[in-house]
Amino acid sequence: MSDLSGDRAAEQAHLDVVYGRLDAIVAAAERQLTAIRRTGSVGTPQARSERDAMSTTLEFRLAQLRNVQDRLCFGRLDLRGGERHHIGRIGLSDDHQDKLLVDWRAPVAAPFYQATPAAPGEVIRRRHLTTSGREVVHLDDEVLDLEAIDDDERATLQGEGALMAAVRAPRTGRMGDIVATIQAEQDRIVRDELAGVLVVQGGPGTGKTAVALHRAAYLLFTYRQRLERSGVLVVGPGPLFLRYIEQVLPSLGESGVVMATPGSLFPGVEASTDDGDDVAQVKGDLRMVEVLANAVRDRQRLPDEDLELRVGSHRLTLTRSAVAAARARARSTGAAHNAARVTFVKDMLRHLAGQLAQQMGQTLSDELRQELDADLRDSRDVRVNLNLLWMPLTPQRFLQDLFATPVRIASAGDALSAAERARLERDRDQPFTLSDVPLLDEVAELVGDDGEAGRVEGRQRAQERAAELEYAKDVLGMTGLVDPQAPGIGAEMLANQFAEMGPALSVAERAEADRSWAFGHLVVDEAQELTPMMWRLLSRRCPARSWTVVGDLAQRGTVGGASSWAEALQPVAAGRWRERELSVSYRTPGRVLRVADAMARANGLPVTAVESVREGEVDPAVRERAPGDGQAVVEVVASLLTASEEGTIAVVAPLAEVPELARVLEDQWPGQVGDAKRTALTVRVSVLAPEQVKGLEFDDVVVVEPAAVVSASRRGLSDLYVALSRPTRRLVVLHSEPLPAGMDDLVRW
Ligand SMILES: Nc1ncnc2c1ncn2[C@@H]1O[C@H](COP(=O)(O)OP(=O)(O)OP(=O)(O)O)[C@@H](O)[C@H]1O
Repeated sequence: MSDLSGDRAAEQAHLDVVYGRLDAIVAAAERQLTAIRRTGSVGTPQARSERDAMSTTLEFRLAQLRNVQDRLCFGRLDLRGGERHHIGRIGLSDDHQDKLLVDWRAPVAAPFYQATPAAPGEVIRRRHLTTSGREVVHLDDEVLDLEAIDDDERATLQGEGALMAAVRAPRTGRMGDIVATIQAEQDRIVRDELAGVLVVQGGPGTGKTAVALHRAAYLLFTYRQRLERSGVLVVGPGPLFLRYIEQVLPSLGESGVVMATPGSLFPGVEASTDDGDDVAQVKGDLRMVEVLANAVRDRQRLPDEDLELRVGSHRLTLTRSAVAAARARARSTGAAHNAARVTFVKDMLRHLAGQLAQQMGQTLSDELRQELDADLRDSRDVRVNLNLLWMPLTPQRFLQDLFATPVRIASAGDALSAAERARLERDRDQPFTLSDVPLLDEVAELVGDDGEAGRVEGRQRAQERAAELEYAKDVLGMTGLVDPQAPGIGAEMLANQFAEMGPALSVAERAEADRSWAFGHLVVDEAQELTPMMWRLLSRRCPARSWTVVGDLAQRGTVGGASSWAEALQPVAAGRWRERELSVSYRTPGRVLRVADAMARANGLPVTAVESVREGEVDPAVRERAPGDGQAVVEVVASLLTASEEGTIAVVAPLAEVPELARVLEDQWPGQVGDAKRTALTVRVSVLAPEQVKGLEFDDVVVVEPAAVVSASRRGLSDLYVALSRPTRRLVVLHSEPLPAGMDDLVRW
């Protein structure tokens, strides 16, 4: 084995300098924080508020610097002409402004990911540094231009690829960053331009999620000013998935991103279950746009005949034709239902005031009109009837009423068949489902959940905010301690404090609560699942259409999801999207992936072809059991736990069997077993249904009763495909029913 000790010593010396610099920055921040805290609450209100702002910023910055400490420096790039750059999570310079560490997102660092022996550019050598704590434990060199390196140096090449070490490492239950080993095809996606819709299609384990998150970090770094103000929204399939990925961006120094699931995208509603396939399909269909628009128009009623109203001792007539005229005028404003109602009511009141004045024998002056308006508004008859004609609506109430009233569905639902209309019916008090979320959003657009006044105020606030932010950045710059362009939302936090907005709200917090917030960039994971109605909702969250959309059409589970990206995106981003593919699986070993592929192909499920980066060490195995035999699962899990001390195990079983299996396993290994609601991911063994493992991965996966998974729903086949492609190490199948086609090649357990 060649000796790298000299090189390692040199790298260690550099690493010591880098950590020394980081420590100095941290110490300076801590000193400043202590000094500020010591000053306490003396001084003018303005001085106090500036001190509060400063201390919040410093606390935030300290947390951020601690987040990036682990594997702070992971690479070195040697260029022709002798230039060298150390690459790390953040950029650091010494007192003379000489670069000690280049941020991985900076343009200078790009060749670290992109240079290949065929196209080395200026790169002679790429070096991966493996560190443990603050110690260099391993160097791994790739020489891209052998000619440029002398014989002595050539002899020092050694080591297992950093990539292989990373993909083979036991999983912790939480996704880690891949910043040290991003591959060229991935990096091109990470650094792709901000504008437009970038679709990333790729089979299981090709790094779509990882790439999407690193791209978010890259965009925040490169377009910090723009995106810090508007925010980035990341949408992932479910709460468990969000927990799985939540540490990735902070470890890259970015924590101001809003994470949401499709069920939480309408503020105030948290939908966790979905309707059955048939219902979900209708609700996800674009024909619902017309149905809902009709249903809202139906709530702008025309009476069958003239209405008699009592106002004090007077009797007034609301003629059908006057209502029709007022309704037409209100509709012609183009405003949403609630805002247009103002026009309608004004018109009606004018009409009634005219009659009232006439009965009183008076001419209708402006002054008199105001008086009569007040009388009319006080009249119960007037209020009730105007409400019946044009009721103010909230999206929630409206949708509950609509689905609970078959005649309303019938009146609005011409676009649907009678059978489809019937599928929409349900009791008023049922909780909202995932499929209801985009419908609520559509209705909110139609009825207008925030008045025009609110919007104007919002715009003003946004402008004030921009000014505050500029000021905050100046302040940050003046402290000399932190680089205003550096990772994080320091200036944001500071601006919040200056604005004296009460509790400091970050962009993320404000955006989360505001349905009409326009994000600067949107990342959508597992995007193949989204229905056309959900795409419409997302278009509103980021109207600029600066999106990163990742998914695998072959893993589509929902019946309303897209069968092609063109089908999904044409209605919402026609002509504005581009597609890239990822073709190498970094998760699933070749021998496991072939089982998943063979099963899919044998059952007519289209699969995305991928090469696995490694073959894996253990053959997928199968074992028979008696129906419902939990003990067989216990035995398999026991031997997996014995086989390796580290790593995570998932037992993936049909939903109905999950609670019992979780109980049996928990009895056996108290405190070490979790499910989707409880501690899954943080314990060694998780018991989950196939639809819950989308996007996740585990070292070992035990798939229980694959045939039952397939027959459980229309999405069963793709659920099974997803489950089979989750392991990073070992796959075991347990069954009593005959195995689905294509799975007969497994070795006996
Ligand atoms: N360049 C890389 N270096 C090291 N590990 C990588 C790399 N790319 C991906 N991985 C790892 O491969 C695994 C799969 O990545 P990820 O979950 O992003 O894939 P995916 O395409 O979203 O998968 P799926 O569609 O099956 O959910 C993760 O553990 C990720 O960290």
